[in-house]
Amino acid sequence: MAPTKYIDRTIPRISLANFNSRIDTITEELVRAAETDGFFSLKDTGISVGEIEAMFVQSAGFFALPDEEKATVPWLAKNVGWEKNSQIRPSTGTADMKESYQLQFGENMKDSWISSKALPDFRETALEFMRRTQAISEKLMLCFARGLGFSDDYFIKAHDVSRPDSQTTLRLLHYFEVDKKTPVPEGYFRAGAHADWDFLTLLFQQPGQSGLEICPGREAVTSFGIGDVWTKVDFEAGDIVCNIGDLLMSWSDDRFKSTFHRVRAPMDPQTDYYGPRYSIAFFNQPCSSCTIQGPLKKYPAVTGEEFTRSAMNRNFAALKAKKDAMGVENEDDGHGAVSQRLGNPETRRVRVGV
Ligand SMILES: O=C(O)CCC(=O)C(=O)O
Ligand SMILES: [Fe+2]
Repeated sequence: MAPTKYIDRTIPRISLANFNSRIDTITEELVRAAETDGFFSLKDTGISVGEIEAMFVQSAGFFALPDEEKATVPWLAKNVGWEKNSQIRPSTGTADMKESYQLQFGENMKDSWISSKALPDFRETALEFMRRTQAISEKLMLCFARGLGFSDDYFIKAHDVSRPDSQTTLRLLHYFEVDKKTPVPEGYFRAGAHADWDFLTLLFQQPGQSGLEICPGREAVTSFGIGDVWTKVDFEAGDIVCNIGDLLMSWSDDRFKSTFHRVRAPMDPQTDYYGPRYSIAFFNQPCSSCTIQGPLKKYPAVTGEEFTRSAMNRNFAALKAKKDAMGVENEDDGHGAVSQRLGNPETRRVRVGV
């Protein structure tokens, strides 16, 4: 495969300081970023570096538990729980080299919190961090509603996390350390190229643990940006890197851009980071019953549930097409998950969620 081509793109860095008095400027900056690159980073968010580090400590604590303990909260199709080496992206057909633990606010989390015996402060720290991140998301939702001509609380109501059917998800991610002496086989990624299908994603990273790359959709000419020109995303401690998801793209009649991104596996011992990477992604997901339609009505109105279902079906169909092309057997278990056999006797459940 030809080596990746890179280009420097400036990703707008937007300050949320003095939000109420600067709301017009912030709205203008966010709308411009959403229309152009679909990616931006936030500073002066109100969440301190200390709070972010405290959440990363809990995350590392969870992933350090023995697999048998993590397996007490397995990944479920409602997108909660722990998975390891099981998310296969249609862009690659191979499992991401990672494990992740998805957390939600509502009743989907029943039975999916790790026990307080294993990690005493985990649940409380995570829920507080989720509330703090939701509050920032709501500021962004207000600005995007104004930018599109909706009422201020329009998107906030559609993503109400106090409702029992809330689907907003915090995903803790752990990409495994890679041995410099054992090159990663071609076609394997820490996270294969994809666009998120949520409304907005807010990503927390730790300085020194780089790897995120973007390929703005507007310029991507090939499926999943394969063969296109990528940009490595830099960030500063405390920054939140955000991207527009497919839902907001559709809800804005395609005015705002959902963007391909990936975490490439380290390849070059001179330049790449081979250590473990921990990141935390917060996915704003709509409540199942809300109605989604842009101001210009470019697409027919659908409910949150229908939007998510068709996104999962599209992903599943693309994954199946990739598997067929690779000559790998697929089985649909009828629950939005796929079982696969990759030429070894082990049959694994494959996640198709965001
Ligand atoms: O870990 C990262 O930097 C990216 C994660 C991501 O894109 C995702 O989980 O959707
Ligand atoms: Fe993503």
